[in-house]
Amino acid sequence: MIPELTVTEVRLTPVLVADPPLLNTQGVHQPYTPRLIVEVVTAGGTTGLGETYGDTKYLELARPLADRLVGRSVTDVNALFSLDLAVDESRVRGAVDAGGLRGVQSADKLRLSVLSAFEVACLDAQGRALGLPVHALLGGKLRDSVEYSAYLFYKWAAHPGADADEWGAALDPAGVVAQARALSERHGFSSFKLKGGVFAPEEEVAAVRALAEAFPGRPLRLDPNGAWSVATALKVADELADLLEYLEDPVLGTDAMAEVAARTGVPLATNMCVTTFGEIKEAFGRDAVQVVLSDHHYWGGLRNTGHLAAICAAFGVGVSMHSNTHLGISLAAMTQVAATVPNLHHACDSHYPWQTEDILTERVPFTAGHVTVSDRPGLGIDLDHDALARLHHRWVHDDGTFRDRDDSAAMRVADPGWQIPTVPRW
Ligand SMILES: O=C([O-])C(=O)C[C@H](O)[C@@H](O)C(=O)[O-]
Ligand SMILES: [Mg+2]
Repeated sequence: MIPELTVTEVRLTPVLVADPPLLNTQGVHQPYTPRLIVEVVTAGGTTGLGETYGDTKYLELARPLADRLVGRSVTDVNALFSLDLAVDESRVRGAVDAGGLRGVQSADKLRLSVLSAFEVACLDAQGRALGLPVHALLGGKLRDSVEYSAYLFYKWAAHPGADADEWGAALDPAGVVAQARALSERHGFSSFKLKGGVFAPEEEVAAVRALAEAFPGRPLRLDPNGAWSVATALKVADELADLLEYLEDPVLGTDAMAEVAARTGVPLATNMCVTTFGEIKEAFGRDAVQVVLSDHHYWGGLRNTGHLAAICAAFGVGVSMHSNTHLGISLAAMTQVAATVPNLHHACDSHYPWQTEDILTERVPFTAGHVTVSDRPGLGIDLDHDALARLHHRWVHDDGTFRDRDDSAAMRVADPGWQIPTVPRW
């Protein structure tokens, strides 16, 4: 073991990050969302960065993991994944939190979601110590930039009781098109994904048609997070067949996805039906999904993302990338791994344009809708310690309202009778 690469300290910093009132089928984003920042410090004085979900159940696992990492080498990543990390099953059993937008909830997925931040931090530390970018540690980049799509949301102009944000409301086709224009003017995006499952399907179909008219020929996606019945999904697929790059999780579960896939020519993408390695065999065997949205957080890191992409390639299934609210560490990590995936033929999702706050000294910029793949050591980013302290201070002083993401609770602030709708909703 190279002594300089030994982990001497792991710092865990939960933060609350400002989030706009973005609507989805479960409710609306809260004004602040929790994230966890992981810093892995080595004997040689290098610090690697990682980021993952910051809700209580992730923090509970991160603490024992951090303790067990001390004394190991940052190159010992495989061993990290074989650590016997006890997960409290009650944390995932019957869970209906915002994780419900990300498919099955299991103890293993929870464990992988925490491990991923440590894996990224260890790779960042290795890269910094060796003077190599993370993509080099993953076998080298295949492209110099990674394309992202504009992630469009129905949204309110403001959180209840707050002033309007810089984006304004988007509650109809004109609002969605205005939002798409604003995002594309700022960041140069040329493909668009609309988060659906919020309004009746006819309204969302009208919004996609309006986008097609405003941006002729551009790739468009619609994602109702499984809110539709098979019949509704087929109707929408039929109506939008000529306009959609793919339809994302129109229905819930492999059976329903397979049924829709068998009866439409529109490719089905998913970050709900296939979110673990265990779900691949059945879904691919039944041709239930044509594109998998990888996500290094819950698939268990950057190396697992590569394994997933290889399996997709073997089965002729496409690869794209899913995103939840995240900061620049995760965007840098997504970009590093995306650069190494040969069969990434779709623009990746990213919530990052919605995050006005970050904990980096410089934001990761989009240029013509792309993020340049950094060749600097590690992830190629630097932590702004003051910004981290500010967002952590907010977490410390929160009374618990925002420490666990709860889109339905946020919706109840405006609509006290709101409950997460049962699916299919339409
Ligand atoms: O299905 C998806 O693409 C997502 O789950 C992305 C996000 O979770 C999004 O729906 C959100 O945060 O409201
Ligand atoms: Mg989705």
